[in-house]
Amino acid sequence: MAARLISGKLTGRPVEDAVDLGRIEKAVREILIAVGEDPDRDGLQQTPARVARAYAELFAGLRVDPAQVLSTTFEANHEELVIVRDIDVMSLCEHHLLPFRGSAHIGYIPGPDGRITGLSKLARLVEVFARRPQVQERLTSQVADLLMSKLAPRGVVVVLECEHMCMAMRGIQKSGAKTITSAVRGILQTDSKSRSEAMALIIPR
Ligand SMILES: Nc1nc2c(ncn2[C@@H]2O[C@H](COP(=O)(O)OP(=O)(O)OP(=O)(O)O)[C@@H](O)[C@H]2O)c(=O)[nH]1
Ligand SMILES: [Zn+2]
Repeated sequence: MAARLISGKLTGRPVEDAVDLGRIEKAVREILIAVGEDPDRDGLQQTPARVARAYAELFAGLRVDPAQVLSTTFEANHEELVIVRDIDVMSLCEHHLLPFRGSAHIGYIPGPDGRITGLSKLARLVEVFARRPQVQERLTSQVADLLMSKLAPRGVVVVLECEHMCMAMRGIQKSGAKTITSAVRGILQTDSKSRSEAMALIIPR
């Protein structure tokens, strides 16, 4: 199947996509038949193709190198905490391919060189890892680990608060339950005073 052009909010520009749309279409048609639907009825005729395009977007992070997101850094001589709170997160759990959604909060203390990255890059990093089949724990630590390796800061903290549709729409059917995960690295892991200060700013309750 020829590669198709999918415009992504990930990079802000159209990206040539390698997703096998035709294969997804066939699979979705099979699912519709398996659940007892008629994939040829008027309202469903375009559904397999729509779902294929939607999956290409939802999993676009599989084809983006997250390290590239942090290729821009700035000299700032800032050696204190930088925190971006309430970054919208939407991902798909890898167990059920159902959405989980919530907020990411990211904080870091720049390294001795005082270099910082663009604030939007923190949100872009979340986006790259979220647009993959995920578990919330891995998404949280992947963001923290990449920041540590690419930005070489003194410390990093990443907190995610999400509601999982696989717990709300099916299974146990408990809507409103929030899962909170954190990944703490560097000085924010070893120094409890710095960590408490960061956490108080991240989750002010
Ligand atoms: N740790 C973790 N678990 C997740 C995440 N997303 C979904 N799950 C869980 O993955 C588990 C899969 O459990 P299984 O017993 O294999 O599947 P299941 O029979 O569909 O489980 P139920 O949801 O309990 O009905 C469930 O407990 C989900 O709540 C996540 O991001 N992190
Ligand atoms: Zn799930």
